[in-house]
Amino acid sequence: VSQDIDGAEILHSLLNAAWLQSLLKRLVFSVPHYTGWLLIDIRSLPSCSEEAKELYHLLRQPHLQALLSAHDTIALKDYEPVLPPMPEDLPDDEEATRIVCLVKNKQPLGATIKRNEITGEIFIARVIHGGLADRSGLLHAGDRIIEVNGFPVDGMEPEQVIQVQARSHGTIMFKVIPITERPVHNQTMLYVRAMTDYSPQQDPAIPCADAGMSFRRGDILEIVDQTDALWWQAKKLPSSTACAGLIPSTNLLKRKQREFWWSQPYQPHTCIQTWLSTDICSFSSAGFRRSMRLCRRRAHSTTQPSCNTRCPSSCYSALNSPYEEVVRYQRHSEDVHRLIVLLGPSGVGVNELRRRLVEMNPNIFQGPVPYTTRAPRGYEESGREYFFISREVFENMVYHNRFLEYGEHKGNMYGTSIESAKEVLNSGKICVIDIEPNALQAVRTHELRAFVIYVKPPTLERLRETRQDSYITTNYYVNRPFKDEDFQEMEEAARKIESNYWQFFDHVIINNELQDSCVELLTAVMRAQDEPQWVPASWIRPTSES
Ligand SMILES: Nc1ncnc2c1ncn2[C@@H]1O[C@H](COP(=O)(O)OP(=O)(O)OP(=O)(O)O)[C@@H](O)[C@H]1O
Repeated sequence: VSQDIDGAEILHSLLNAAWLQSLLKRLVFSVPHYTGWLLIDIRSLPSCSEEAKELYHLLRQPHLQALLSAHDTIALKDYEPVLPPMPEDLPDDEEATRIVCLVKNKQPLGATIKRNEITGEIFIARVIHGGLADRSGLLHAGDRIIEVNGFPVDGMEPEQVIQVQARSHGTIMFKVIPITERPVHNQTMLYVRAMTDYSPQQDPAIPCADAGMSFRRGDILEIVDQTDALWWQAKKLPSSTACAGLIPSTNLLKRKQREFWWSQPYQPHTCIQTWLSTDICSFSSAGFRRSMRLCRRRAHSTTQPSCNTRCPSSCYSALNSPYEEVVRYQRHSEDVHRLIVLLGPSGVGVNELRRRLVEMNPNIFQGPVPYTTRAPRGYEESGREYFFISREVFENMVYHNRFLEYGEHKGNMYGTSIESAKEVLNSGKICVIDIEPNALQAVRTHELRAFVIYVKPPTLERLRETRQDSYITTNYYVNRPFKDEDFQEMEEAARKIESNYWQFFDHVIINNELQDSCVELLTAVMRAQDEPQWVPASWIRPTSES
């Protein structure tokens, strides 16, 4: 399933299909002696096929027998409490009520309530996907609660209702008038990458902080319910819990980001049982590497064309939207490889790792040939070390947004073009480049499908230990030993990169021991090509907004 995307999706939608769910429910109640029935059925076939024999063999395995017997036991069990029979002489005008009895366990009930301020009636405001109330299938948003454990609740404050239910032991009984027209849930599967951090505990506007779900930039969220325009329900992937949590919808989060403070009046909801701020995301575009990376064979940019001139749609949407829609993508073997992008604070070892990867197998890994306006040296050949072009041609390329990055060094222009990267990819090799973080949006495109690896410095202590025999190149010195201030600068630059770009990283390597980092890099690069990854939906469906 982890390898076959189409298969997994088909299986997921099949298992979620309403007809199958209702069939299964009926099966549980109507065919309790499932095991015996199935086995007899197979054995009684006059001429068993090989498949039937194999199935028979599988079903006789002890673990399957145990599973089916557990199923039968549960299906046959009578659950407490036994409710009194419905009175036969119900008046015609009596509203249909439902008695819902739930067995309390350590889990929260997974519902919030609200009070109609005019009538004083108490309603279920929201049922949390996968929570106890939801799994019971008996309580729904909009149901009016009449009684809790026999106490009439009309006119009570929501907090008092909670106290009543909190006092109950073992089971909790609700008498409700079910909502007549339940909203139709035709949810489509939606996965997003969070572009900002969120903490419900610090959000005064959330209907119930305990029902909220915190997330960090870069987390992948499965949106399971978008019925409410303001508060969605989501699970963080990989999900270990069945119960979803409340998160602000795209529009709400955008508004929070714009206004910094959510100032909408809100209808207070109260959690039925104790469960579960918004850090405003900011984007700045600072260059974090040294002005010139002299140690690199090719010089680089510090100047970037502004993001919106370069990639109007993808960039804008990623920066403006607090969630980026993502899909699971697996490269087909005949497709070109994904571009491998390395970035990190200056001196951390980005260039070293890239160089070692290419050296490891130059038939598989290759860097793009950069462009320059400087004159070729005696041994240099155009198209090998650089493409040597005139300043006029270079500027024309800049004008037409053909560079991923470009910059000036000692009066000469240097740049890496999109075409150079594509050329490597089209030759069947894996193109590996390193970039400044502010060039990220230029590589996160449908055609390059960049897999971004962030090289993170280890702790100061580990930097001191591991870089004893290493050399740094600064604006003023080529290859001088590292000093403590270099490490501190590196840490500071790393903090800035992380606070602005963390959400775009597909993989993070802490560059501690160089050998380990090389192995980790190679593994990550091969995974990027061969295993399913979350990518922006706009790469796969170029017309969709991400
Ligand atoms: N894990 C490591 N342990 C020890 N030395 C390392 C490690 N990683 C890199 N180095 C060394 O640190 C020095 C700086 O590395 P490198 O030139 O790759 O930095 P960089 O990230 O490309 O920085 P810049 O952008 O400034 O060029 C080099 O001498 C390199 O060999």
